[in-house]
Amino acid sequence: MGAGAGGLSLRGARLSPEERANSSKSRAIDRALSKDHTDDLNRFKILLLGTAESGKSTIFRQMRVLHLDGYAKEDALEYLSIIHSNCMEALTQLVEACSAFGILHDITVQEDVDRFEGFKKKLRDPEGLVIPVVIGRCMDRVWQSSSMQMCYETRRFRFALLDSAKFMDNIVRLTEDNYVPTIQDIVHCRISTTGINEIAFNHKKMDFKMVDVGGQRSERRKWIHCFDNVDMILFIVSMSDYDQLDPEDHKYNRMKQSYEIFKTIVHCDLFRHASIVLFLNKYDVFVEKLKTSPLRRSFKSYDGDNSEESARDFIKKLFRRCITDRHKFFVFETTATDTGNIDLVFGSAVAHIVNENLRSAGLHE
Ligand SMILES: Nc1nc2c(ncn2[C@@H]2O[C@H](COP(=O)(O)OP(=O)(O)OP(=O)(O)O)[C@@H](O)[C@H]2O)c(=O)[nH]1
Ligand SMILES: [Mg+2]
Repeated sequence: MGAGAGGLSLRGARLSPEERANSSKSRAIDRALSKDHTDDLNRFKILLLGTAESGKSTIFRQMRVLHLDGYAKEDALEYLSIIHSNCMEALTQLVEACSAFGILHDITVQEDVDRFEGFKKKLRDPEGLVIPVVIGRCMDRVWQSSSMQMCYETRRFRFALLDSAKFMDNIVRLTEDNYVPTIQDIVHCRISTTGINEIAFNHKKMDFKMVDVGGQRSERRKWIHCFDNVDMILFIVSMSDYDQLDPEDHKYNRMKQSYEIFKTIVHCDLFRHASIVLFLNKYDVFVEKLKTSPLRRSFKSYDGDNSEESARDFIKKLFRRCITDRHKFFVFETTATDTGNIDLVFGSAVAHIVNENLRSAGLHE
C-alpha cells in the first residue's frame, strides 16, 4: 500500500522551525562569523548522518532540551501547525488503511470520517494549518472507534504510518484553544529537514557544535558541505527499517540502504581521524515489530531465532564489519524520543571518546 496522504503535502514542503531560525539569524551570524571562526575551530564538531526519518533531528532537538534553554513559548508555537499536520496525515493514512484492508466502520464513525475528509478538501493553507476544536473531537472519535483501533493494533506495521501517529491519543488536547506544544510533543513531531542546521552547546566543560542535515536522497548531496573538521560522526540507523522498502526507491530495503551509506561514510578519507558513533535508533519500535515481523524474512543470511538480542546482534555485527582499525567506534541502542535515554547515551559516547583520545595521547591507562 502506498504512503499517500490523500493529496496533502503537509510535511517536507516547508522550512522547519530550526531552518527558519537559522535563516533569520544568518545575517547576524555572518557579522559575528569572523570572530567566531576561531572559536568554532575549537569546538568538538559532531555531524549527524543517516537516512530520512532515522531520527537525526529528534536527537538534535534533544540536545537543545538537554544542553541549551529548551523551547520558550513562542518557539514551541512554531511547531503547532506541524503537529496538526502530522495528525491530519496520520489519520489519513489510517483511514486509507481501513479501506484497503476492507475494515468497515459503524455508521456514526463513517459520518465522522466523511466530516474529516470534507474538512481536508476545504483546506487552503496547509502551511498555517490549525485544526478547529470540533474537527479535533471528530478525529478523536474516529481514532477511538473499535474499527480504527483494530486496524492500528493488528496491522500498523503493514502500511506506511507516521511515527508520530501516536499524537492521535492526544488529539483533543492538541486541538484545544490555547494549546502550546510541550517538549514531548516537539520531539515526537515529524518534519523532514531540507537544509543544514547547527547548534553550539557546552557539556561537561567541553564546547560542541552539532550539525543536522536531511537524509532524503536530494538532501544527501548537501552533506559534503559539512565534511570539514569533523571530530565525530553520529550515524543514526532506524532499527525499525529492517523490513521496510526505501520509500524513494522501492527496489531497495531501507536498512540495507542505510548500511551502504554508512559504509561509504566510514571509508571516506576525510573521516580517517573522526570517531564513529552508531545509534541503533527506534529501538522501542524494533522490539515491538519483531513480534510480528521476523528478521529472516528481510535478511536471508540471518539464521538466528527471532529474539531481540539475536536480531540486534546480527544488525550490530553487520554495521561493525564496515569499521576499520583506524576508527574509534562505539555503538548504542537508542530511543531518540526518550530524553533520559539520549542524555545517558550521549554522555556515555562522549566520555568513551574523551577516554580513547587521552589513551591515544598516552595520558590515560
Ligand atoms: N518511536 C520512536 N520514534 C522516533 C524515534 N526517533 C525518532 N522518532 C520519530 O521519527 C520521526 C522522524 O524523526 P526525524 O528526527 O525527523 O528524522 P530525521 O532523520 O531528522 O529525518 P530527515 O530530516 O528526513 O533526514 C519523528 O516523528 C520522530 O519523533 C525513536 O527512537 N522511537
Ligand atoms: Mg531531520
